[in-house]
Amino acid sequence: MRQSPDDGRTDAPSHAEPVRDAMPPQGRVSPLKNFIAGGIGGACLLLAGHPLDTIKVRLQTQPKASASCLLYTGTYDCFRKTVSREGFLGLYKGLGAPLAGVAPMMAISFFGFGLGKQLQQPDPGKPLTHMQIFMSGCLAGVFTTVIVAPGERVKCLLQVQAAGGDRKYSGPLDCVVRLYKEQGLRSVYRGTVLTLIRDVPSNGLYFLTYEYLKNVFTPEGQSVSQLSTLNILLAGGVAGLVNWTIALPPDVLKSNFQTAAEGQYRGLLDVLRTLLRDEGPSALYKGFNAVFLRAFPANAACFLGFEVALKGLNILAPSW
Ligand SMILES: CC(=O)O[C@H](CC(=O)[O-])C[N+](C)(C)C
Repeated sequence: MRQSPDDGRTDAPSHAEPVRDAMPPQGRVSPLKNFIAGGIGGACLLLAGHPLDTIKVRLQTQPKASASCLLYTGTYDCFRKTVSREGFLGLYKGLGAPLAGVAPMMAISFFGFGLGKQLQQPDPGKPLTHMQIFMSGCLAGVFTTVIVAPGERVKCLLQVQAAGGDRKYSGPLDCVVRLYKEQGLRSVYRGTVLTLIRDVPSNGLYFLTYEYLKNVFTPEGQSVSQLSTLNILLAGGVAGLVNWTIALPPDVLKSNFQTAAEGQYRGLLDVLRTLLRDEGPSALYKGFNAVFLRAFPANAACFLGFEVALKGLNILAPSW
């Protein structure tokens, strides 16, 4: 039987029948600890993943010309051209907005996930079902959209303008201020519905995969909190891959919608119709290589950062 990390209880408390479709209870983590450790995880995710995110957005939004005159022919070509024209730091363009956004985003995400679990588990000794874990992840996706939607709008605009050479915005702050001045808050939040479509179900699967694998990797008789670094990296990396498998099509729509000129699309369905008409269904998996090359290391780093930070917080402030 696996033991809960916080209090050494076993995973099948006397009052709860082991449920086949359930995770062992892991004890409660304070919301504040989830928030702080999540923020640290987010910083790790960003540092490991931003270069490939820049390539992804540039591939997803490059002008739709014929194949022979595409700016970038693929992931490696985009990487090579970006580094030769803009230096290695070109891959870190647009980092300002996510730096201010990803750490808080992951902080809110882990907080929302923890809250979702607590709301569905009045008794901490009772196991949560897979569906409940999934729903907790979905709740995290709803919470994070408040900052992810504007953050992605700014990040994508900056990443794309760097590729075009025509610099309209001098940085993230300038971008937000100009969007707001030109068309108000509605413009800053453009792409919110697509962000929800992308992030709610994918967050559910993200956290479910991570928790499920952590449990699978924990040897009988040991606590989930004793999981090796390698297993944490593996569970986090796979969670990232699963997340992007369903997040990528709405992400392509979102990136195009958020970087399009005002009035270019009549709505979300128009983005989908236009992409399918001009480029076929494979357009929905544009940037596939960059996304999947990034997903594993970035999310492995994120969950490792989270778990290490949580352990540190438990040592520094055991009573929180
Ligand atoms: C879609 C997305 O932003 O995924 C995040 C991780 C990543 O690869 O950037 C994490 N989360 C699923 C929590 C939003």
